[in-house]
Amino acid sequence: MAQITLSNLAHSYLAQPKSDADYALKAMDHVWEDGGAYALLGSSGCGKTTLLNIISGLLRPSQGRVLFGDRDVTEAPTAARNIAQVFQFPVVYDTMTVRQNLAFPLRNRGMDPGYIAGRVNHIAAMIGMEERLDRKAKGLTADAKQKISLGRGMVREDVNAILFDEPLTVIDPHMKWELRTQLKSLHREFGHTMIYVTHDQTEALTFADKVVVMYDGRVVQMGTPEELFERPAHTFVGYFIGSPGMNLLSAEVNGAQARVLGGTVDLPASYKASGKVQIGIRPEHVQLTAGDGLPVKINRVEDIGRHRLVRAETAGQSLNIVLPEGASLGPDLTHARFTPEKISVYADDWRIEGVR
Ligand SMILES: Nc1ncnc2c1ncn2[C@@H]1O[C@H](COP(=O)(O)OP(=O)(O)OP(=O)(O)O)[C@@H](O)[C@H]1O
Repeated sequence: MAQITLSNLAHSYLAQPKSDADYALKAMDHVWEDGGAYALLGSSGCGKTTLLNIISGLLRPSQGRVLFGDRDVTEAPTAARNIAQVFQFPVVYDTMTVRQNLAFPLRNRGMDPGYIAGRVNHIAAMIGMEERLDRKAKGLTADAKQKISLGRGMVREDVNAILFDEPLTVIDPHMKWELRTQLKSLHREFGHTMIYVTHDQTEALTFADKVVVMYDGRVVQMGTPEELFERPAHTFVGYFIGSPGMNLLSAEVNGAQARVLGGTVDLPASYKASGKVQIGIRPEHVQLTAGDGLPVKINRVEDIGRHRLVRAETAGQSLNIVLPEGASLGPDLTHARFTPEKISVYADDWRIEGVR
């Protein structure tokens, strides 16, 4: 197992990239710590698969180095990297049985047959395939085949890292939850470095200790789920994490006050900010009041599980508000107040710190 370091790494699919826009991955330095369980989260096309393929060696980066521990593997082929990779769609040998498929990576490395048998049984139990070990993979459903792919990805104990690229797309919802839990326990048991690509935030937040959020070819934040929720470093993280995401209002900031279209908002600190500024507040940290704060127009109310979500607007800018459990919604609630210490200020989309 190893720490994975990406140093000044960038990638363009074009032979002669000219501007930033030509890069699927913009220059980045990033460290994946040994034994970490990471989710790599971002919307379609932001560069997740490109990054994973560079780590596994399927793709040579157009710039920068990839290190496993102290070893520079940038030029090393996939086979020399000791990485297991599980893709979105099943990769299994149809003519082999489930057992042979699972055993394949171990047999390939000449492991002891007794060890292989035990290990295959252990993994088969994790993916719920014990009963079907002697069936040929041919004829199994896509869902079952993908479980075999997952099992094969997890069968080796000696890999540097396991990379998962949206591995549960074809798995039915109940089994998804179960497999995620299994992956988590496998991580606890063996401590492999795991990177799990997804664009589903629930999947990311339940699997990972650290979530890495990518946007437009860049890593914009790495943090615990709580850090991403409480202190999004970039407006994209605020918008992408949370359901619904953070409210963002265009503002002019002057010291410890922000002027927005509907009025003024008290900030948790003094800010020196200019240019395009936004204030961000989670729907969970907005309270409806009878006159305190910004005037709001309520458009509709939705049930979201235990809570209700108020879809409102203030001076034409949309504002979502989560009603606390049991709270009632009367006609006197005409304004919205933001909890000051929960407000983030963004200049050109990046969170800035104020001075207390
Ligand atoms: N083989 C390729 N040739 C040219 N452009 C590519 C190639 N693969 C990906 N791209 C482009 O690189 C960018 C990043 O793609 P990538 O597949 O890494 O994103 P992603 O975040 O994994 O997206 P998704 O969630 O849809 O899989 C996209 O603009 C994509 O169109």
